[in-house]
Amino acid sequence: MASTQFSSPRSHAQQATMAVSGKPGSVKGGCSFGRAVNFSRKHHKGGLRVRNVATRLPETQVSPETQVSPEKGGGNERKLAAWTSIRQERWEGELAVQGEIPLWLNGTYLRNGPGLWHIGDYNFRHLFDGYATLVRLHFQDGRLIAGHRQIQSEAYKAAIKNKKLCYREFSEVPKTDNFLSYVGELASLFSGASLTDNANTGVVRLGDGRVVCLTETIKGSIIIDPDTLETMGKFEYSDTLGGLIHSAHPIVTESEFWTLLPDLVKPGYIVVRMEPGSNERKVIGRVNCRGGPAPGWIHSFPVTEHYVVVPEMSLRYCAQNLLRAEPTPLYKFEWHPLSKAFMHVMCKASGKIVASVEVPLYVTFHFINAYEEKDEDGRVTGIVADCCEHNADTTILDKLRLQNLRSFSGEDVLPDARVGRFTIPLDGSPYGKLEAALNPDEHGRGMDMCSINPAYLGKTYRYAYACGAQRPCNFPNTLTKLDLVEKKAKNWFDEGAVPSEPLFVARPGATEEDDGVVISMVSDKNGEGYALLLDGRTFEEIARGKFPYGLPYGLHGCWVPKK
Ligand SMILES: CC1=C(/C=C/C(C)=C/C=C/C(C)=C/C=C/C=C(C)/C=C/C=O)C(C)(C)CCC1
Ligand SMILES: [Fe+2]
Repeated sequence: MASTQFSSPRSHAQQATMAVSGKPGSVKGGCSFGRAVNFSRKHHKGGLRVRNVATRLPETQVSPETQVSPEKGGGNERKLAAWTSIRQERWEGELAVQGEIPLWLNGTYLRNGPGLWHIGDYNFRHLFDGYATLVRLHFQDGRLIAGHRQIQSEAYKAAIKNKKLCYREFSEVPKTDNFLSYVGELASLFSGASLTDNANTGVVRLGDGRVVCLTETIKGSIIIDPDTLETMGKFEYSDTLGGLIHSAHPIVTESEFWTLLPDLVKPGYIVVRMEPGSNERKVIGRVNCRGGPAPGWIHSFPVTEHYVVVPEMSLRYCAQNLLRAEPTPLYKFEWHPLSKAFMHVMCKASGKIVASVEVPLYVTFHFINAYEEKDEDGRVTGIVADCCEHNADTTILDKLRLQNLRSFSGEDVLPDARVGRFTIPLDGSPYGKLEAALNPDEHGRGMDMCSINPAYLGKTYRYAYACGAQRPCNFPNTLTKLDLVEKKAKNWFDEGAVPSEPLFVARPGATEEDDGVVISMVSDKNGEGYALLLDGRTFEEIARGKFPYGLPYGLHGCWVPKK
C-alpha cells in the first residue's frame, strides 16, 4: 500500500520521467500518509450532517503502473491534467473533504471516459481514442472514498502487451505491414475482429444490478464490479441479432433497456429492448432511413413514456471512412445536408411508427429528455425532444482533437451550441420544428454532457444539468443548471478548470424535481483534480474532495445506490 502526492510544481514530462525512474515523486516507492480525524457533527435542516474538519486519510493504494503521459508542450509549471493520460491500474483512497456531504447521500458515483491517450511514446489524436478509465466516488456517512482503474478490454491489454495499437479506435487505426495483411485487415473489419472493444464512453447500472461500460461497438460492452472497479468480463448478448455497432447510450431504467442498432447495409435502425436479468435483446421494430446512403450517427436517442424517438441526422456513418487508415475530417462519418434530417417516433408497445417528420438540419450527440404533449382530452398530440445541439455544425468533432484541447491560447474557439428543442406533431404533418429551448447566451453558447433527474425520464420536466461555457474557451468549462420553464440558467465556474458531466442524484423522499445534489469531477488549472458536489436547487457548492493527483477528463457517469 502506498500513496503519493505531487508536492512541488513539476511538468508532466518530469512527472512521467520520475514515474519511470523511481526517483523522488515516483509512485514506485510511494509512502502512506495520515492526518488526525475530527468529525464534528451538527444538526441541519435536512438532518444530521458531518462536517469534515480534518479527515484521517487511510493508506491509499497507488498502482506501480501509475504513469502520466509524456505528451509534449508542458512548461515547468503544473497545468491542467484533463487532456493528460493518467494510468492507474488500481488506485483507492479517502479524499479530504471540504464542506459537508449530506448524510443521505449513500452510494457510488461511477464515471467512465477515455483517460489514457498514448501507448509508449505514440500519442493518440482524438479525445475519443483514449483507453477506458473508471473513476469511482463512494459516499458513505459523510465520507468520500475514491477509486481509479483502467478497464481491461482486449484492446487495452493488447496495446500494453505489444506496446502498439492493435484495434481500430475512433480515429486511430493499427498500422498494416503489407498488402496481404491489408486484405486480412479488410476481412477483419467486416467481421468486426479489428474493431475495438475499448468501452470508454459510458457506464450504466442495469435494472438487475449489473454495471456495464459501453462504447459504440457491441463487443465493447464490459461488465465491471462497481465496488472494486475490476473488469468482470464481456457482456455477451445471447440473441442472434449480430451487428457491430449500437447507440453508446441505451435508455436504462429499473424495468427497461432500449437501444438502437444502425443497419449500414439496408440503411435504417433496429429498435430493441432487453428485460432486466436477461442478455437477450428483442426486436420491437425497425425504422427505414428516409435519406442518404447510410444511417445518421446515433450516439444517443430519447424516449417518452410510450414512444421511442429515432433521430436520423445528416451526419451519417460512412463505410469508406470506416475502412480508411488515416482519419478524415469527420472520422467515420460524412455530412450529407442534401439527404435532409428526420425524426421518427415508434410506439414502444406495437413497434409501429406513429410519426416520421423532416426537421431542420441538426448535429447532436446527446439527447437530454423527451416527453409527450397532450390535448384537453388526454390524447397525445406531439412529442417534445431536447438535445445538446451544435447549430448543425460538425466542426465540434475536430475541436475535440487532443492537439486542439491541449493548446488553448485564450482564443474563443469553442463553436456555439444550444438546447435544441424538437417538436414532432403526431397528426401526420410532414414537418417538425427545431428551435432553441432558451436563449443560448444564458449558458455562454456552450452546451453538452447533460443529465436530468432520472425520475423525470420521458416525462414533462423542468430542469437539466449540463456543461456550458464561460468564454473565451476551447471546451465547455461551466456546470450549468437549466430551467426550461423560466428559460434561465445558473452557471458554476472555476477559472481554467474543466468540469465533467454533472450527474443529478435525487434526495430520497424528495418531491421537488431539483431536490438533490449534482456530482461532477473537475480538473483544475493547477493540475489538480477534485470531486465536486453542488446543491441541485441553489446550484451552490456543498462539498469538494481533493484527489492527490490530477484527473484526466471523463465522459459519462451513473449512480449506484447503496445496496
Ligand atoms: C463510430 C465508430 C466507432 C467509435 C465511436 C466512438 C468511440 C464514439 C464516441 C463518441 C463520443 C464519446 C461522443 C461524445 C460527444 C461529446 C461532445 C460532442 C462534447 C462536446 C463538447 O462541447 C468505432 C467503434 C471506433 C468504429 C465504428 C464506428
Ligand atoms: Fe456520449
